[in-house]
Amino acid sequence: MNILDKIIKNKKQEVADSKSKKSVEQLKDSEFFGRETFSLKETIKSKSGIIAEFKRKSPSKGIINAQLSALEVVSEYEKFGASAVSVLTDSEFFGGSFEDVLNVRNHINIPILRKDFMIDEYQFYEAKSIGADVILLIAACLSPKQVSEFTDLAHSLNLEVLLEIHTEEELKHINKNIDFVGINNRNLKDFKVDLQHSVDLKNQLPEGIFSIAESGIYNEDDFKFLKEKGFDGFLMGEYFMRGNKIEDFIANVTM
Ligand SMILES: O=C(O)c1ccccc1NCC(=O)[C@H](O)[C@H](O)COP(=O)(O)O
Repeated sequence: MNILDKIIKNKKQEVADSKSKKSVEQLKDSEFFGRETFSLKETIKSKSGIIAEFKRKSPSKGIINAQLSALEVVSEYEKFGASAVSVLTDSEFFGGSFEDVLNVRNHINIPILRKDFMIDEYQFYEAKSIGADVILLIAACLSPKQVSEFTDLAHSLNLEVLLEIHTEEELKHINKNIDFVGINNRNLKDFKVDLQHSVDLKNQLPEGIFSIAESGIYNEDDFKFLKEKGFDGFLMGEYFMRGNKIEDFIANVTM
């Protein structure tokens, strides 16, 4: 079984457990459910374009940084110009939690991407109830029909949608309602990173759609290369979670 299959198997069980503990109606009663959301479509252009991620570990890298507080990290991200923050809510494989999102929601005024593996409508109500603004759909885990239906559901909850693709085949998952297409530089089967592969795929995207380069951006040159190739946004986790300062990074890439 590959890593994505393992994650999805675990996620199905997790969602079933959550549903048995809290109904959608209860999620709708939460403090954040009715709040006005922040739009990444607005901040992607007005700020650095960086979606800076908080994650403690990952399947490809193991433990990255288990000590840091989500609030301290994302506050830095916001202060120094991130367009949005991405917060992992998967606990088993990434060491994240809903608490990480809940603890930061009232302290930052930029969009929060709930980073998880969305496979069930219930998770969209969950995302809304913890104060997320954007959700991720991963083409490798979903059919084009599911992507389309989940996009409509997300929009009905005022959540924006980032669709992640990695192969030419997955271009078929794009529909006209998607807000952003993320191209993962990392192959989730063997974890190899290939920026040129993403650029080649980007050239096949529909005209005018926001494009986000995801994963494996390890230095200023990687960022500058992808920006020069026309990407609008950049999802970066490990680089910042290992202690590299977003302040210095942004200063260097905008010089
Ligand atoms: O990164 C992994 O090991 C991974 C494995 C299986 C599914 C998803 C995975 N990563 C999720 C991500 O999207 C990254 O956390 C994100 O793009 C940031 O990547 P990086 O800057 O390389 O930390």
